[in-house]
Amino acid sequence: MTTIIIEKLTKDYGNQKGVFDLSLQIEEGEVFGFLGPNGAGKTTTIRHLLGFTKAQSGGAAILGLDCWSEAKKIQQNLGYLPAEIAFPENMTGTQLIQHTAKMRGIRDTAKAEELVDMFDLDPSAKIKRMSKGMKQKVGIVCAFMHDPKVLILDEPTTGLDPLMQSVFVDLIHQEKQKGKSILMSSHLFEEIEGTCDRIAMIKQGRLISVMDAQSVKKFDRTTFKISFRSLHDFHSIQQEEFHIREAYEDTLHIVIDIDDHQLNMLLRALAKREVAALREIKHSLEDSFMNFYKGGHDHV
Ligand SMILES: Nc1ncnc2c1ncn2[C@@H]1O[C@H](COP(=O)(O)OP(=O)(O)OP(=O)(O)O)[C@@H](O)[C@H]1O
Repeated sequence: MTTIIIEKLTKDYGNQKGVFDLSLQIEEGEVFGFLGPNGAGKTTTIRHLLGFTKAQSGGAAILGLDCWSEAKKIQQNLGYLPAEIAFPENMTGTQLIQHTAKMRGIRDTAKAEELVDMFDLDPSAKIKRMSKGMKQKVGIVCAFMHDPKVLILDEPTTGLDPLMQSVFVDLIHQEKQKGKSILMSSHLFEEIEGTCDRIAMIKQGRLISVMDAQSVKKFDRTTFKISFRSLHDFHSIQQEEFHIREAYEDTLHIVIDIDDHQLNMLLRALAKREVAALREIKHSLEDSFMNFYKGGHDHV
């Protein structure tokens, strides 16, 4: 079942800013990554989904309800984690969690308690005394505590340390298993890499590509840093048919990009030479995405 539908959504702020003719569909049980540089239009799109902003043309629906005219009805099945959380600073975390539960009409706070434990959060402190990461954890508890069918998360791991980022990834996997639909905006590829089924890339308010996360990885090239023992080997490898990205004569090392089918060719070429060191350089998802995209594999 399709849970989120964005159809030709347009909001023009002038000067090429806003969102233009954007269409997307997100399914039940799907984690969908929404990537793009600063100012690309991610938050603008999210504000439409939440019913905070009215589209100039086109629109969006969640669980069959119109995001603008039926925003209130959507609320009970929607969890939202804003990019910048504006909490009432004088409350403690506990008071805010209780207040949110009351507003949402939740009596059973078991899920909230489970999340507090999971993120090792001490919510008893005043919010104004909390670090960015602690506030983020409170935000996560408030977004997930009513067990909504749809989750919209804007830059969800901001301020979380690496351990908590991995707890967050576990939480996303659990929620996905339960059939939740999750839209996650980010400009951090790492945040998206471990969690998403599909990834959309947005730039200057326009959707440039939607791809299966697996295929982004599959089209990855491998980059190696290889050091040689002799100047002769260092020069002769550069006569072979590889894409040498960088070569440093002082340290006798090269950085080389290898397509999967060239791997054996590389090994044969190296076997003829004295290799001092060989190391794989990991690609970011951004590199892979851009490589794939530049290659003309447009999946919109
Ligand atoms: N109410 C508004 N009036 C005028 N321009 C706006 C308004 N809201 C957003 N913009 C502009 O629209 C563009 C898209 O902004 P948006 O916040 O959606 O980007 P984003 O992809 O979320 O970026 P970031 O990663 O920095 O959060 C930006 O150039 C922003 O300045």
